[in-house]
This record gives sequence, structure tokens and C-alpha cells, in this order.
Amino acid sequence: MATSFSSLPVVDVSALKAPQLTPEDTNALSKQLYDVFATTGFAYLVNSPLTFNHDEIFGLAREFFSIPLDQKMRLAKKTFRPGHHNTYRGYFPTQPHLASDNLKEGFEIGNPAINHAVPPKCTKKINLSEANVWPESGLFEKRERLEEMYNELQAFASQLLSLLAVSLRKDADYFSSWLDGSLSTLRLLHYPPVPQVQAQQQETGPVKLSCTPHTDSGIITLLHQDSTGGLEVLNASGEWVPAPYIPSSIVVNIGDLMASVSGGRFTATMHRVRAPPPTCPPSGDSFGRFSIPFFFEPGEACVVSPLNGVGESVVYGEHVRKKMATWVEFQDDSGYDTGATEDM
Ligand SMILES: O=C(O)CCC(=O)C(=O)O
Ligand SMILES: [Fe+2]
Repeated sequence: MATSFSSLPVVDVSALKAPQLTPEDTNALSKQLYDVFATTGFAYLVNSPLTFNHDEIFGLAREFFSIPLDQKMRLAKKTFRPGHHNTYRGYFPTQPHLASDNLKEGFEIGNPAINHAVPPKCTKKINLSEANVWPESGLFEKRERLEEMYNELQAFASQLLSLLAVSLRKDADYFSSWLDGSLSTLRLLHYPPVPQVQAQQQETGPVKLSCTPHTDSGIITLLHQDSTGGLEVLNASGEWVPAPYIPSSIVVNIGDLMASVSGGRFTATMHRVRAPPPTCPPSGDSFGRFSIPFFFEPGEACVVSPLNGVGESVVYGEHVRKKMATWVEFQDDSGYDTGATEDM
């Protein structure tokens, strides 16, 4: 159960840099993770084993979003460019008409090892296992590095998943089979600054948001956020608790799936993002805010069952399609709520 926390805990994961975790470190870290995920559902991780730092990953995001819009739109998902083949991976533009409180553009990649020239037949409107799409050469030089970051985040999240298994009194590899055909997503997000007029309304009117309140769907999310601020997490008293920038940290939170598998011992906590002001402190940057969530997810066909045997098993692909029907990026295109199918 989430508690009435007033700030997010910090967990030092430097032990994960060692080639092999000692039994003492395994016990200490799994206990710490259990405690934070059972109370806040959110924490900052520091001293991670990742080889890249904030400057590198945000520099990469800035480079991507600086590509001219017409070129980014060449990577747009089918929802936004009906002639395109990519339905799940690729670019989505801001949609001010559909969702003024969800103002963000994004670029998403899945497992870089999926590399089929011709996509396998998929009878759903959204093909969760399709290959990534990339900008033309010369526009973005960081493809390889972004793929490496994906692989590192997947490996880091897998280490955390083993610790969660231990914390739930299972073997370290208890959840390993979930990761066959893992659908994890690395998402670059850019929240443009909110125009002056709307920012002024923020002083008096309702809070102006760039990302509406939600929980994440998967196992865990690893989030890199820049120094703009704006992320807020809902505590058990219904208060929005700020999750400000901490240098070199990664925010981690539990997704719906893991909360349900744990039989409610872990909590998938609601969160939202305030719209960035016209000029973002402290750098005075007028580009807005960047954040880079990594959604750590099982394979599409993975059958996930609650550990305590209470509650229903779910096939992950169905779970995620159901959730997708609530996302503004996909509107009714998940092929779930309408039951619609389409050859691709
Ligand atoms: O941008 C952020 O800080 C959070 C983004 C988020 O919660 C999400 O994409 O699920
Ligand atoms: Fe989220």
C-alpha cells in the first residue's frame, strides 16, 4: 500500500557494478527495494552500472528533437500518417487539439535485435513486435549509441527484477522467462515550454500539465529526467509530491503488472508532469523539458500469474493493448476496445 510519503527515497545501487553480487549485497538491496516499492512505489537510484550519464543521454534527445518536424514525421506511427507501416515504434508529434494537458512529442524504440526487413504477419492493428524505424543518415548520428543504451537499460532492469524476485522470497531467476521476446520500450520525450498566457493561468487556475496522471503498465520504469523539474507522484493522502531533479539519478517506479503479480505488496503509484514554464530554470533553456523513460516489459505471449495464486493470470500482450486504449498517442487504435483487426 502506498503511504503518505512526502519525498522519494534514494537507493544506492553501486553494488550492481560488481561482476557478481555477494549474498550480503543481494539481501540488503532486495530488502531496500522491497521497502520502497511497498511504500512509495517510486525511488531514485544512484550509482547505477550504466555507462552513460545525463549529459550524454539528454544531448542525444536534444539532437533527435532538433531534427526538422517534416523529417521526424517521416518516422511517424501509422496513427499520424496512415500510409506508414510502423504502428508501435517511431515518432509521435504533440497533439494540442486532442490533449492540451498531454503536450509532448516522443520517439520510441524497442529491442534493436528485431531487424526483419519484412514485418511478420500480424492480425492486430498495432504490431507490438515490429522493427524500429530511424531517421535518414546524416540527420541523426546516434542510432548505435541509443541501441547500446537500450541494451544496457534492459540488462540493468533485469538485475533489478532478480532482486525483486528475491525480495518476494523466490529464486533470483524466477521471472527470467518473462523476458523472452521482451517488449521493453525506450522513449525519448520532449515537453515544449508552455506559452506565456497559459503559464500565467497556471498561477491562479488549475495546474497546467504536460503529462496526465497515470500509472505505467509494465514491470518497472527507469526514468532519466532533466533538471527542469515537474514530475509529481501521488501519495496515499491524495497529495502530489514533487520528484525534483537529483543529479546522476535514475527514477524507478513499479508498473501495474508487477504490482498485480506481487499481490498488491508493491504499489504502482500514480504520477504526472507539470508543464514546463516558457523558460526553464536553472539553465534558462527555452527548449522545454526532456525525459527518457525505459519501460521494462515482458514478451507479448508471456502469461503472468499472481505469486500468491489469488487473482487472474494475464497474457502480457492483451494487458498492454487494453491499457493502450487509454493513451492519447493511440486513441482507439489499440485494436483492443474496438476488437478491430487488420492485416499488416
Ligand atoms: O516525463 C516524465 O518525467 C514522466 C513520463 C512518464 O511518466 C511516462 O512517459 O510514463
Ligand atoms: Fe509514467
